Amino acid sequence: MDDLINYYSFTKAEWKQFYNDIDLPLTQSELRHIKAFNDQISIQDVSDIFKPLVHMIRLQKDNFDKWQTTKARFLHKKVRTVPFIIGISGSVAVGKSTTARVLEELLTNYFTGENIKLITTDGFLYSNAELKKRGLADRKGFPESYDMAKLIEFLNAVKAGVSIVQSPVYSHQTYDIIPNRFDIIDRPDVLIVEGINTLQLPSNEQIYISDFTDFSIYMDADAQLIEKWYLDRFAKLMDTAFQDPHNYYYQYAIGDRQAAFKMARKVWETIDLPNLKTNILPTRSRADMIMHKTDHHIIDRLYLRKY
Ligand SMILES: Nc1ncnc2c1ncn2[C@@H]1O[C@H](COP(=O)(O)OP(=O)(O)OP(=O)(O)O)[C@@H](O)[C@H]1O
Ligand SMILES: CC(C)(CO)[C@@H](O)C(=O)NCCC(=O)O
Repeated sequence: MDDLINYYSFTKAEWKQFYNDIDLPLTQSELRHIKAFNDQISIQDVSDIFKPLVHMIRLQKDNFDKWQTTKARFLHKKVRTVPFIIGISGSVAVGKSTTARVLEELLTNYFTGENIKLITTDGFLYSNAELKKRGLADRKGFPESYDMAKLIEFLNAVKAGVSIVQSPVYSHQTYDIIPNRFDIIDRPDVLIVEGINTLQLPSNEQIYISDFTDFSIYMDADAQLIEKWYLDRFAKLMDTAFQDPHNYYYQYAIGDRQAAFKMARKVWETIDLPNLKTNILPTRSRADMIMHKTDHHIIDRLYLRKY
């Protein structure tokens, strides 16, 4: 990693120095919200990593807004707010959605009066029926399992300032797209887009997802550690969400525990790990920032693109 010539590399101790002059306290309500969706998360990490990050994104967004205004005036176009889009990428189970929610929470609090929205690209997966038809039932998460054209159309509409844009919804409960259910995105100031494919290049498109993102983060960790997190999460879900008779994994939750874990390990080894190696990890060097995590999800190193 250190051989990437176009990145600055920082330890956490170095990174947190960049914003230690002005205090940005975490409010009690922020702490409560963060702990409510993940009680394992290190609040020290949130403070050390995310305070400088939020400040840096503020500076970048201010520049972005100024340039959008200057460009509109130059082109004799109406000045309008153009949404700033943040992409978060990385392996299945590396912690993208947790990071995205922390960022959403902090931006909502510190970008006063601005509308911050979060979506996941899971909603742009083809339905299970369609995946089956295409022979992709065991390739969920691979580039070809997403309707990339639809995702790009969505991002283009959001950027263009369309007032009501629909983002389809995926359910981990049913393990499928929920028919006719959408999140409504209505001209946000910041849109966070979280998903394994946010840095990927669709093979049959002229345009890339990254053409629409203004800042991108890749969550990085050793594959063996991610497998552990995948299985830890599976264990937790076996005792909670999977206990619901409507859950896709209900039969496993009430059946033999060893058989369930054997199945989960197989899914990791035959789907998510190959996808990480072939399609996700190769996109790491396109990110503006790489966050490297170690044991217990602690972020130990950050890489920031120089140019
Ligand atoms: N900072 C953190 N501290 C403690 N646990 C974490 C942290 N980040 C993620 N986790 C845990 O790791 C597991 C994976 O995290 P998460 O669900 O956010 O990953 P993801 O990359 O969004 O996964 P997927 O692609 O499957 O949606 C979860 O059990 C989550 O609770
Ligand atoms: C929906 C995705 C692709 C990404 O979040 C992932 O969670 C997934 O379902 N992967 C397929 C294999 C598995 O069940 O882990």
